[in-house]
Amino acid sequence: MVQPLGSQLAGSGILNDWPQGVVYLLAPSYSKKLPDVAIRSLIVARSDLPATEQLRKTKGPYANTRITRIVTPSHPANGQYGLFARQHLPPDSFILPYLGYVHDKTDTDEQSDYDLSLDRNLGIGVDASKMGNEARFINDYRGVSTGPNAEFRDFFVDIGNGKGEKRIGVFVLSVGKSGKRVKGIAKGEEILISYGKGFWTERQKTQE
Ligand SMILES: C[S@@+](CC[C@H](N)C(=O)[O-])C[C@H]1O[C@@H](n2cnc3c(N)ncnc32)[C@H](O)[C@@H]1O
Repeated sequence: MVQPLGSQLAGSGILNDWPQGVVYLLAPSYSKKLPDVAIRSLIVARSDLPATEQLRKTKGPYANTRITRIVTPSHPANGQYGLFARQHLPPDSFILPYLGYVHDKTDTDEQSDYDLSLDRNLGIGVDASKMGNEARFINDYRGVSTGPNAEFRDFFVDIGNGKGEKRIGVFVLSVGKSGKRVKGIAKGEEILISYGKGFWTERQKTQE
């Protein structure tokens, strides 16, 4: 039997600590329930995109990052995992895509802490709770640092045949007006984003 990619790579130095039972993805996994209108909004002809829109090629596993178990008692996610930079990541640079199960509102796991919105109008989300890539381990900056050093941005992947596929990407924050983020993310630093206040208020509600 062929082992899933996550198990093959776990312990290989590439994807150490990949959890058993979570499928490692190299491309998004589309729900069979996604209507055509949703697929058409995600997979588009190059000619229908603005000329300024860059089509990227991506290739996992992402050797620029490292999944690491957190063993710092003061870290609010101590005992869980986080994603760290394996090399210097310059401001504004693309780090990796956020991959997972692409679904709509009819097929949502309300309990998931790994579900990101890809298209609000069509209610499309990307849920990395059961399948995903390294990006599912990115923690929120709250309680860890004074602010995030990365953010989610939509981008398009070149899938051939003159087509682009809309995905969520993780990018290093830009330098900013004050220039304070000029260094980007240093080698060994934890990659941190803002989940938004909504994530934590929702979480509080479900815990009450
Ligand atoms: C998308 S996962 C991040 C990866 C997670 N640490 C893991 O090992 O799978 C989101 C979960 O990580 C934890 N988490 C992330 N950022 C946190 C923070 N700043 N404070 C407390 N918990 C955090 C929470 O349990 C949250 O539900």
